[in-house]
Amino acid sequence: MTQRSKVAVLGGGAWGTALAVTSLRAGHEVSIFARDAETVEAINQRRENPRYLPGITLDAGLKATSDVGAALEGAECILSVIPAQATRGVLQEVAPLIGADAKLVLCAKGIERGTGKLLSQVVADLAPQARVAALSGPSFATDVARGLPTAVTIAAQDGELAAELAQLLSSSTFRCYSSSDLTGVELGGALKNVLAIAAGATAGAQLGASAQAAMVTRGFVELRRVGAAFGAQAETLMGLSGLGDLILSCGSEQSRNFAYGMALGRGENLDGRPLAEGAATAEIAARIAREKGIEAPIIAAVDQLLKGGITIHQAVAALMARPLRSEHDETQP
Ligand SMILES: NC(=O)c1ccc[n+]([C@@H]2O[C@H](COP(=O)([O-])OP(=O)(O)OC[C@H]3O[C@@H](n4cnc5c(N)ncnc54)[C@H](O)[C@@H]3O)[C@@H](O)[C@H]2O)c1
Ligand SMILES: O=P(O)(O)OC[C@H](O)CO
Repeated sequence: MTQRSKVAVLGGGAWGTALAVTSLRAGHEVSIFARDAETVEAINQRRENPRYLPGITLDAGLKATSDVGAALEGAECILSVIPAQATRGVLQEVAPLIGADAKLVLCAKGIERGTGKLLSQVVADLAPQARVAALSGPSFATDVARGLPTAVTIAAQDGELAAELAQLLSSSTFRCYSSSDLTGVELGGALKNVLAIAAGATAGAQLGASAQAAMVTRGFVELRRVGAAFGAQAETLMGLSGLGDLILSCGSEQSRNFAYGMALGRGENLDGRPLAEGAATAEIAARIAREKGIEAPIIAAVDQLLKGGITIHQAVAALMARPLRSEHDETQP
């Protein structure tokens, strides 16, 4: 086991709570910052987070607070688990509290809608002193909180930092690989959410398992094209944080993005559904692809579908009518 450290978790939602539990199991002191008092009280008094992880009894020793300063005090490692679109707002507030040596691990999956920035770029704007990393890979919060095994990737430009964090956060049920391809890991996590919506929409419209597999496979081509344009390594996109998470999220209704897509494909009302990060990332991902001249028709179709500009049947008809080509004739970047 690694040396005991203090880990602070920003965000008392499903993933923040699951990562707090897994950090505790890795032998650390853990403090969760949750903004709502009921969540803090439920974690501290009843060892549960009924709003975000109903039915799961949390490990003893987990602490939560709505005082962000108290959560961060003395923390060597900070896990940022605030939804991607809210990350800037929270970091703006907490940046002065982040020490120069603090390791800041981004655990949300998305691209900032207004700026097109990856979350590590948002950190560079607001807390350039932080030693930034990203954690991503196939990992449903409920599975992780229940202690079911999985493996993820922790990436930092500084490969030694990534390896240190992988050591720090791994436990017998949570295996962390390290990588120095921060961009690749961030992009894989953000884009798989958009593709999970596409896969879910295909399933919701009952277009068949074959269509779903074709959608995911061609979607993965788009993910790799966008990744290549950003300088991501192909191996990263083929790994846990790319293909691994895509397989998970495009094949299970446990994925909120897939479930969101299913509702979209069935023509249901989408108001009030649980967080689906892909819905916020789709538009900016489609815009980035367009501006960089990257062919990404599935990502563009998800964007249009979400805006109500087309139906799933129109989207699929348009995809099927595209000019025929060699599967591997990649003239695209
Ligand atoms: N749930 C999962 O299985 C899972 C797994 C891996 C990654 N993720 C990623 O983790 C991120 C968070 O997802 P989640 O499942 O925890 O979402 P969630 O909806 O369960 O929880 C989000 C949490 O963020 C808090 N929050 C939102 N805006 C805030 C703000 N401005 N200030 C303070 N707190 C704020 C909410 O109060 C809530 O506690 C997402 O990017 C998601 O893609 C989720
Ligand atoms: O429920 P989703 O779709 O947000 O997916 C959760 C995780 O990202 C799966 O790895």
